[in-house]
Amino acid sequence: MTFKAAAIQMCSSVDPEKNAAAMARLVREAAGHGAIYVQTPEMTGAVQKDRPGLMAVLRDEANDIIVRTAGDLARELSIYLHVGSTAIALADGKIANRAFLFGPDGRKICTYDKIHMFDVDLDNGESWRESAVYRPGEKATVADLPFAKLGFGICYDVRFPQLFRTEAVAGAQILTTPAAFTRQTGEAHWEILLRARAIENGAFVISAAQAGVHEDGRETFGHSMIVDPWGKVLASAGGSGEAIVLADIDVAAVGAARAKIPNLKNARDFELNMQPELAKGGVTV
Ligand SMILES: O=C([O-])CC(=O)C(=O)O
Repeated sequence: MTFKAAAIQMCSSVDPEKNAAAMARLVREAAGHGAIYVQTPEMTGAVQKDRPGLMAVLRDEANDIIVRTAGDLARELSIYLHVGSTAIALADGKIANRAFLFGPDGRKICTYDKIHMFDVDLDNGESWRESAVYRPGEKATVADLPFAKLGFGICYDVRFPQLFRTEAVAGAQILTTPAAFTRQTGEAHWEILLRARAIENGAFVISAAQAGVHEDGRETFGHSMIVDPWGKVLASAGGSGEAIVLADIDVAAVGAARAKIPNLKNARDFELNMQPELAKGGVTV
């Protein structure tokens, strides 16, 4: 089965209404190119590092404009629309960094909450404490769609290979890591991480990214990308501003890659929980 996939690159503002309109324009364009699966970046709804600012525009799932617009678009265009993430107000006063997948009937198929919180101090002075803002997700998710099985991740999750291995073992043929990577870490690691997740799991990786200088002052790396199961970059965007990245996904390439390098089959799962033996020795020279 071959289908066309699109990753939408955005430079989201702090205003969810504006971002919903930009998303709709880009998703329509991607569907016009024949894409039946379209992915948007992490934080499609608002790139906003100021917590009070984010709280002011936050809605619960039922009232969120990105969620509503995405469901309507999926139905109107008869596509699978994956909102890479948007911030959702939870009943307990916390926030989820949540991805949504809608089917061609406009119905929500599943959600996924970002599991790994980006609590990092970079040497350019950027300091991130996502755990102070978001409630981390606790479950890996795989969607069983008519054309492929899709595994979920969001941004920083891409640095935790065991999440994607769990999803690949559960049958995922396409791994997804919509992102808002920092420019500094993106320059050093982005492409390598995406290609590594593809190669070690024999799976496609599709990553829609935020790109450019945002209204809140943040700078994101962009380079939305689609990688095949052999680690080849099929399509990639630049580092700034909106773009649509398209590729034909031949799902049979997953079986072909896994037949050549059967690392899912050859894995020894006990190693995940193994306590390494500590061998001390040597002399100081
Ligand atoms: O923003 C994030 O979640 C992740 C990020 O930039 C990185 O891992 O370098």
